Amino acid sequence: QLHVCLRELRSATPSSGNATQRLPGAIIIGVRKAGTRALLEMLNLHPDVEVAKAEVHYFNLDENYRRGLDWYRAQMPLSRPGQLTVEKTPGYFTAPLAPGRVRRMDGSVRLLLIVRDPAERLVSDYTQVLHNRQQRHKPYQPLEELLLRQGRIDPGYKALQRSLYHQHLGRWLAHFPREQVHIVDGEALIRDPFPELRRAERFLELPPRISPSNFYFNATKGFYCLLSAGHDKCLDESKGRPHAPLSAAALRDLCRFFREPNRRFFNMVGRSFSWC
Ligand SMILES: Nc1ncnc2c1ncn2[C@@H]1O[C@H](COP(=O)(O)OS(=O)(=O)O)[C@@H](OP(=O)(O)O)[C@H]1O
Repeated sequence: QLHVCLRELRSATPSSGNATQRLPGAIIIGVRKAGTRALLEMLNLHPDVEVAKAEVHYFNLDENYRRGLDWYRAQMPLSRPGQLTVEKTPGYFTAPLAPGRVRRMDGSVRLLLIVRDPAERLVSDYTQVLHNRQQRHKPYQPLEELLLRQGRIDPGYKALQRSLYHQHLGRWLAHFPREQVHIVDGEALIRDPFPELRRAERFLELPPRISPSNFYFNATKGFYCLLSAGHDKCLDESKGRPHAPLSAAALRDLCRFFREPNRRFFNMVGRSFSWC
């Protein structure tokens, strides 16, 4: 008996007390630049939630996926029985193999998808790439050069592809029922986070523990920041950067381009958003 117990102890994942690392019960699958970090940090205010601090990139990167589920579990935070583990990797949303891989791990896992005006998201995406290239002293092209080809929107532009929400969500819905995917309105999360968090708690079947007093508007930052147990936390300066400029004409073309993809996305989710 003792021998068996010791063996079990040794083979267990790292634990402290009855806390152990568990596979996620919920995953924020995207969308990149729509507020995935804010959503994760805000869910982490809940006492029954533990989050993986870093993006894990398990289901979207073959070199990680090959490492297997034990590796994935080892990236998770310690949690107590009854707590929900959550991870966020926005790269999952657009990765063709991710939905099938997630389902093979756990067909009942809950999926959270935060969305934002796809044109705004595209500009934010470009701004992030631009920033990274500038940091590494690499050359970069102005947004309009990437976005327009012979004066027309180039549908092949990567950041534009990532904004075609209906295409990506379609792949997830081939593997998961619609009720298992909760849509968070990224603009609403910025304007007034609490109601979105209350809806997310309900979807995750968590008792309501996050309250309006967990949020305060930081005028310097221009965003809501978090308050918990006397600690205050704002997201870092990579969130809420000034966006790269885009001419009014290009923005108008972009909005026109997204009209049909957006309509399809609204049909898919049974709800509409006031995007451009
Ligand atoms: N409370 C709060 N504080 C700061 N920023 C907030 C907040 N809520 C949402 N956001 C918006 O989050 C956007 C970044 O999205 P992500 O975290 O998904 O980006 S990433 O894909 O992980 O790089 C980021 O986009 P940009 O403004 O374009 O930088 C923010 O607008």
